[in-house]
Amino acid sequence: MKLEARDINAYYGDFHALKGINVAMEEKTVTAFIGPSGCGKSTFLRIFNRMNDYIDGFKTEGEILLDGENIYAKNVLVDELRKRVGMVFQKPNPFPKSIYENVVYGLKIQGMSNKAALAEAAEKALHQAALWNEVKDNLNKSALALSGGQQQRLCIARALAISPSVLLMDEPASALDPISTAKIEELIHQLKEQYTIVIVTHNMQQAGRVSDTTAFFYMGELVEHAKTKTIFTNPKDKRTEDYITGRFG
Ligand SMILES: Nc1ncnc2c1ncn2[C@@H]1O[C@H](COP(=O)(O)OP(=O)(O)OP(=O)(O)O)[C@@H](O)[C@H]1O
Repeated sequence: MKLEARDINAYYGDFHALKGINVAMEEKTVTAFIGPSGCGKSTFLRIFNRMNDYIDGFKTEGEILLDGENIYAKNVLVDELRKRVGMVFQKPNPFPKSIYENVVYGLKIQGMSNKAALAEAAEKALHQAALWNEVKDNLNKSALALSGGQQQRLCIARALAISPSVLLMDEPASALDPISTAKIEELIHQLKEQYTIVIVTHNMQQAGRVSDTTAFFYMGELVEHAKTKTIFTNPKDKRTEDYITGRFG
């Protein structure tokens, strides 16, 4: 397995936000996290690159195995982990810099300074994020001048530039128009050939379109994780069925 959660419990202070979660994700698949607002999807997603470590009072118990190694082990360097597990957020958040500087940002922090190597890496990441053709003549333009959908693909390029093997996406299309959303979904299909992708989405049609497996969360529990088709056509748990048929949420 590429990613595995073993008996994960998580707390914001006294609040028990994730309850005994076990899940395994295969390499080069897309897993969607669905469930009503506040059920813990984003908290769980952020567990996979230790993004919650910054939150005061947050505590995690259990193990997350990435390629078989526990990312919460004492000797793990969080910066190294984040090179392997990239993240894209709900709202595009490019830096107020040029398109080019956004893409090479992480590589420069890592110490890469060779101009030709940086340019090559930027072009590759922009191709992978399906943005190259739209920006190749304007790489020095401000990233903030791009459309929302282009900004989100730029953020994907920025995440891919440092060559992660896992990409976490927290509602990556929810702030975008339908055409940009379709582009992101198409992109997820392509990226799956190389990356293991975990996506939080409120949009069940989107989960149906992009994911191989779907995990349904409810009040901090993982109720059910199965092939996406099974979750949507033949769920085992009444709570999953009620949610996907729109009875709540
Ligand atoms: N920084 C925080 N401090 C305290 N409680 C938090 C914090 N972040 C989230 N929570 C609580 O943890 C629970 C899970 O939140 P989380 O954001 O993971 O849910 P979600 O399923 O992603 O929701 P949504 O779909 O609305 O984004 C909620 O009850 C939320 O109020």
